[in-house]
Amino acid sequence: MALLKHTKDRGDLRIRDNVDDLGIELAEYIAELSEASVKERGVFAIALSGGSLITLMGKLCEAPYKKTVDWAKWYIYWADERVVGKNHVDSNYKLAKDGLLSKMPVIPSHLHSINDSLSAEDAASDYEFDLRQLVKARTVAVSEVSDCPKFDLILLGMGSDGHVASLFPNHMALDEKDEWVTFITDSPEPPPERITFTLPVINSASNVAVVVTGAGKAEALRLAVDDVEPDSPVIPGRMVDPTNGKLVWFVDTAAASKLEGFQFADLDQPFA
Ligand SMILES: O=C(O)[C@H](O)[C@@H](O)[C@H](O)[C@H](O)COP(=O)(O)O
Repeated sequence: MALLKHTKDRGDLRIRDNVDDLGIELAEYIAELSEASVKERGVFAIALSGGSLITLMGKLCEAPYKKTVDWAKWYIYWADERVVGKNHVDSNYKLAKDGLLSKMPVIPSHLHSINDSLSAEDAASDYEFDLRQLVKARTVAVSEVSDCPKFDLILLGMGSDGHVASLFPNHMALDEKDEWVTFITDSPEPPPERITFTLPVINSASNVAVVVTGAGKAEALRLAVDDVEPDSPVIPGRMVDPTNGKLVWFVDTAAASKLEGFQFADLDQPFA
């Protein structure tokens, strides 16, 4: 069963009562954006994250998408990456490659992963340099209001602490305004060294989708989306706020359970 909630200013919520249906919804959404972007710009520039998002995207490797999506036009970045070898079990590149990208006819040279032989700091600068080349060539579009890249789609997960990409609560990386890609060496979740897109890049995208599932994330989702008490903590998920883009939350009913009005909602109707 499906439920759609339009919030005042926190985007749309697409709510499903099980992750299988949520995966179907997510695959359809990504395929539609890919088609629109290829029609408009000739390419589709997408950024992935790690975590459960990758499993949820699995439907894209199946019919009809495997044959209907124009995979050769995809240019793939990572919104965040752990600074480990590409074959390391913690690598977001490996997670996406094994679970997804190896099953899709994407072009290997269109996969923009980090240089895993560098330090976190150098890997971040190197990744930003790589991204600047694609923005220069307009393979990745550019924001009308800043010089930031304007991805066609950035896909994020959100932790139960409210982190998105590798932007953790109260971390100074959240304040980064100049760099497109920054690094951290003290991630509260292992591994400690990571690189991450900064908020200006995330918020310059044409579309941002955040996938949130499970009861353990219900409070974080409430803090990210609902009209909350003024003294509530401002978690990173709340700071995702595309300036000229569209924000969509893909959530299951467990994660939605603390949203205002949700307990009275009819799963087949939009709710206020
Ligand atoms: O590299 C990372 O750690 C991820 O990009 C991270 O931001 C992830 O998306 C969230 O932690 C949610 O992960 P789950 O969906 O697995 O909880």
